[in-house]
Amino acid sequence: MSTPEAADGVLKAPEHSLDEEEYFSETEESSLNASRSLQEDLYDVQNIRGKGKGVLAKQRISKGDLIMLDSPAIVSSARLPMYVTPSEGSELLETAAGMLMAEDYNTIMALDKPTGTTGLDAILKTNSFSCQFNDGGVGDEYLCLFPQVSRINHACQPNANAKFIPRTLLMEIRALRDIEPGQEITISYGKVDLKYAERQKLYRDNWGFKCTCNLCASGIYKISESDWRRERFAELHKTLESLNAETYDAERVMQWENEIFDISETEGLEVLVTEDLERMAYVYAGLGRHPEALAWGQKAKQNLLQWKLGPNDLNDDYKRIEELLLELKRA
Ligand SMILES: C[S@@+](CC[C@H](N)C(=O)[O-])C[C@H]1O[C@@H](n2cnc3c(N)ncnc32)[C@H](O)[C@@H]1O
Repeated sequence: MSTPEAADGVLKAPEHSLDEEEYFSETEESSLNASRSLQEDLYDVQNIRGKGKGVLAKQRISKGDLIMLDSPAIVSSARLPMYVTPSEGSELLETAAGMLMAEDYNTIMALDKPTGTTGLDAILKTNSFSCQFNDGGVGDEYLCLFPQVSRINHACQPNANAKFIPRTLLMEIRALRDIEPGQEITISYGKVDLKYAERQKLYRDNWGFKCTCNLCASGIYKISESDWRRERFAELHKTLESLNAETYDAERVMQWENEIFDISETEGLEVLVTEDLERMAYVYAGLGRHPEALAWGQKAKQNLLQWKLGPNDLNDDYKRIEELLLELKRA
C-alpha cells in the first residue's frame, strides 16, 4: 500500500484552511492519546458490505480536518526477503509482534487477511504501507503496519488522504473533502490518477481484491466519464509541461489550470496539483498581478503542507515555493 477549486482568478478559500503555524502546532501536539480520543468522537469501525470492516464517520468532518494519527506497531525492511528465508522472516515477525503490549498484539492479529491464510505475513501483506524514511534511495523502503489506519478501505475517489511523516513515523489521515455522519472514510491505496482498468489490475495483482468502491461499482457511464477526466488531467499536464516561450499564452494556461482544478476536485486528485497552483502564481506574477500571484503561491504551499509534507520535512519544493513567496512579497 503506498500511501496518497477552480475559480475565475483566485481559488476559493477552503472551508477549513490551516496556516503553517496552526498546522505545525496541531500536528506537533497531537499525541497518540489525542488520536485515540479523536477516534471515539469521529469514527467507528463497522462491517461494510463486500469489504469486511471499514471506518465510518460518526459526526461531520470538514475538509482539511485531522481524522487519525497512527504509529506503526510493526516496521519491517522491504528487503527482508533478500536476506532471510520465508520461514526465518515469519519467525522474526512473530518475535517482533510478541514484544508488543497484549492489547496491540490482539489488535494487529485481528486485522484483515485473505481467507484461508494465517500468520503475520498475510496480515502485513494485506495491511502494511510502503514507507520511506529518508531520501528514498536504495534500501530506504519499509513495510509499516498501522493498526487503526489498517481498517480504512480504499476508494478510487477517496474522501481522505494518507500522509506518512518520516520524522515521527506517524501516518496522518486528513479529510480531502467534507464527510457526513454515516459516510465511509476512504483513502487511496495506490497511485490516485489511474484509470478504471489500470486500478482494477493494480488492486487485483497486488492486494488480491476486486475494488468495489462507489466509483468502480457505479456503472459504465460514470466510470467512463471519470476515465475521460483522468485522461484529460494527464493530457493537460503534458501540454503545460511542454510549453516554451513561443507557445506560452497566459490566458490559455489559466483556462487549462482551472480545468485541472475542477477535475482534481471531482476525482479526489488534490494531492497532484501543487505544481499547478505554483504555475498559477508565476502566470499572475508575469502579468504583474502580484496580490493574486501571492494568493496562488500560498495555496501551493498550503497544498504541500496539508497533503504531502510532515512538519519540518521541508523539501526542495517547499523551499522553492517559499523563495517565490518572498520574492512576491518584496515586489
Ligand atoms: C487494509 S484492509 C482494509 C480494512 C478491511 N476491510 C478490514 O476488514 O479490516 C484491505 C482489505 O480491505 C478490503 N478492501 C479495501 N478496499 C476495498 C475496496 N475498495 N473494494 C473491495 N474491498 C476492499 C480488501 O479485502 C483489502 O484486502
